[in-house]
Amino acid sequence: MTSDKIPVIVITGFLGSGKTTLLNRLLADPIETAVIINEFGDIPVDPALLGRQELPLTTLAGGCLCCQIKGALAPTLRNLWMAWRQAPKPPFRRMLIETSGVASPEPILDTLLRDKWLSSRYNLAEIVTTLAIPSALAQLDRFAEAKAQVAWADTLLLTHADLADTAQRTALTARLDALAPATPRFENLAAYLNASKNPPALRRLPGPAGPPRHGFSSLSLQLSKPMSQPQLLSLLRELLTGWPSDLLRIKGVVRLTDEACPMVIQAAGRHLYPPTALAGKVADDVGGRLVFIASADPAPLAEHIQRLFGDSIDKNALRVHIDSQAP
Ligand SMILES: Nc1nc2c(ncn2[C@@H]2O[C@H](COP(=O)(O)OP(=O)(O)OP(=O)(O)O)[C@@H](O)[C@H]2O)c(=O)[nH]1
Repeated sequence: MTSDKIPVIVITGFLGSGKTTLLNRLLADPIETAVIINEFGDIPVDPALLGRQELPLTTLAGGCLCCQIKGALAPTLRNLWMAWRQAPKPPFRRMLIETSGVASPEPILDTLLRDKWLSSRYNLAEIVTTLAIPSALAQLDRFAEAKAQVAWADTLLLTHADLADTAQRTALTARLDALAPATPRFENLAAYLNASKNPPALRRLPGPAGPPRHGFSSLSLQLSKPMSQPQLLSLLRELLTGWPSDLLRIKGVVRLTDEACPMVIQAAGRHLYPPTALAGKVADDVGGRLVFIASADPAPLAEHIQRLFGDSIDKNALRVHIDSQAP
């Protein structure tokens, strides 16, 4: 059975730290790969951002793999393995799991390592944690999940070096030296991809801790009609300014009146990225969709969003998801 085991790479890291970017880069390798993407928001966005679409892809949305939808991981892995066994030509030789940005990885390890059926068929090869240099230190100070992602990592991948200054680099290095002194660290994606890595031989089983306690919420919406780019960006900037520490992430795929292609919207760590075209793809909803992830009670944020967007929001598709284990 050992030679049949499918290697699993878990990609974790805080909101907006570069997990999907890494996933896309790994998918550029000519290795047949199955992908499981976990999104905290109710309306998934990441699958639309994948450069490769013709792969076994499962999206588990509306919570974290470490708590609300932990139970979904084992059956998903089982079903994929059965399909793999029954296919005339195995459709994949590697499994990549992207966790949500607010997930603690240990319950995922627990599923992969303790479930006898799964652990005899899948080999947990690596947990790679992405950390955006400009925002990682504040996230490590504030969120237990960010610390857990570092603590369980086999590899730390630093990202957003181009947006970081020397002070941010030095402070993060000192923090990681204290938190995870022995964990290999890569300064950028290219260095990570170039490194020849051996999967860790020995792996500790997580302790029997209960599900993690989060305090996150998400708000997912569909736009009922396309907006103009300046109009949308101005609304998003107003939200980022109005909620400087509670609004952790915005992402989405939207239709804009002044663009022919659907456009990808990204904001993380208060930074709003310029929208990028999702060339060759057709948005499956009229105006597109946006997901907001916050660390606070989402009601005032939802009210603010509704007020700002007015009738551009499809009210029937507005979903607020509050972490049920919030303290
Ligand atoms: N400038 C810069 N932008 C980056 C870098 N890595 C990723 N990004 C951008 O940062 C934004 C967030 O990246 P993602 O890969 O979607 O982050 P993520 O961790 O998957 O986000 P969530 O799934 O929402 O937690 C996107 O706009 C990326 O293009 C980097 O090294 N430098």
